[in-house]
Amino acid sequence: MAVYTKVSDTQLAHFLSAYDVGMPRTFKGIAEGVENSNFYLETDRDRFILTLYEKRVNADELPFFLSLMQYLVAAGLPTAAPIADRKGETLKALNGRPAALIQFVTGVSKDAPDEEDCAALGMMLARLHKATAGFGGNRKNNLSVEGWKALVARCAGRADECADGLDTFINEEVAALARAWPAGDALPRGVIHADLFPDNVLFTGHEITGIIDFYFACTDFYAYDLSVCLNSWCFDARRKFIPGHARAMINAYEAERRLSDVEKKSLPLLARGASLRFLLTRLYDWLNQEPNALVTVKDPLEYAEKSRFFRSDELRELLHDKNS
Ligand SMILES: Nc1ncnc2c1ncn2[C@@H]1O[C@H](COP(=O)(O)OP(=O)(O)OP(=O)(O)O)[C@@H](O)[C@H]1O
Ligand SMILES: N[C@@H](CCO)C(=O)O
Repeated sequence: MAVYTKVSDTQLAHFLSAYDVGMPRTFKGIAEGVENSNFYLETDRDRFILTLYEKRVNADELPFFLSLMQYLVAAGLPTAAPIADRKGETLKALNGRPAALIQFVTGVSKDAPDEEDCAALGMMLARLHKATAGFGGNRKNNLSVEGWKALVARCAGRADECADGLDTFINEEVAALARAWPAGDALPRGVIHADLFPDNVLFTGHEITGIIDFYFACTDFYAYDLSVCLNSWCFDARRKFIPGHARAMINAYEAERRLSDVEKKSLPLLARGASLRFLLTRLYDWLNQEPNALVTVKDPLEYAEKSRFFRSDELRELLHDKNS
């Protein structure tokens, strides 16, 4: 459960007094997520998520995330809208943390998405990329090559505490990817979600009813966003790649936004980069666990395995077969 900062009834009542959202009926910490503190709030009028932003979110960047969410709602995407208080403000503070009240979206995330879900996701991702093209904001991806190097430095050679040989693996991977990573103008780019894992997509049946958690959104390659999804949607519980999921996702993406040959060729490398990003953030969290937080730390080694997979030719062959 991700609750790093607790909120008392008195603090909640004071916070809500700035809004026109009714009286609280139910208020409880949410049993998922690792990044921010999230609470489910039900009032006599509606349902909301109260988010208190924690360690990895830079408060200066919150206006970018919240305005992006507002923009996407207005563009007709099923994203959660930030709620404004009586003064029209969406970004507030609570218990020493930046905080926002977000519209609750219905639906459930899938623990084990199937091909149809992957296809729905692929299409939604392409729609998202087309929609953000009209959004004026920009944000550097601070979890790309430079960010990986900074995370490696902050883990200070302790990766082998997690698994023997992991330190060497990570250092070699960062060096290899830093050499091969495409230049900024080499591939089509724009504002991407950058963390579109199954737990950030809510479904009713096979229909996507909500995309949440835009707090890593940034300006980067569209194909990198797709490669984050290949990492997080296209492996089974035993971490075995499921080609049918990847095919369904890429085909549906392409039905909405065609990938260029250069984008397709870059996917295996970008997917390795995405594996490394999640390996490193998970490793950092694994090495720096907060004893008082209610949080389930995620396994860094899942992404070391995926990274090894993306070094193989399997995805390249799948993309080649798709084209022939
Ligand atoms: N707007 C929303 N509507 C409905 N449920 C939501 C909403 N926002 C968050 N949730 C629920 O809260 C959980 C945690 O939210 P979120 O994924 O934003 O947390 P996080 O700590 O940023 O997680 P992550 O580890 O994915 O980065 C979600 O899995 C979902 O169940
Ligand atoms: N989705 C990420 C958490 C956000 O960094 C993970 O599963 O590691």
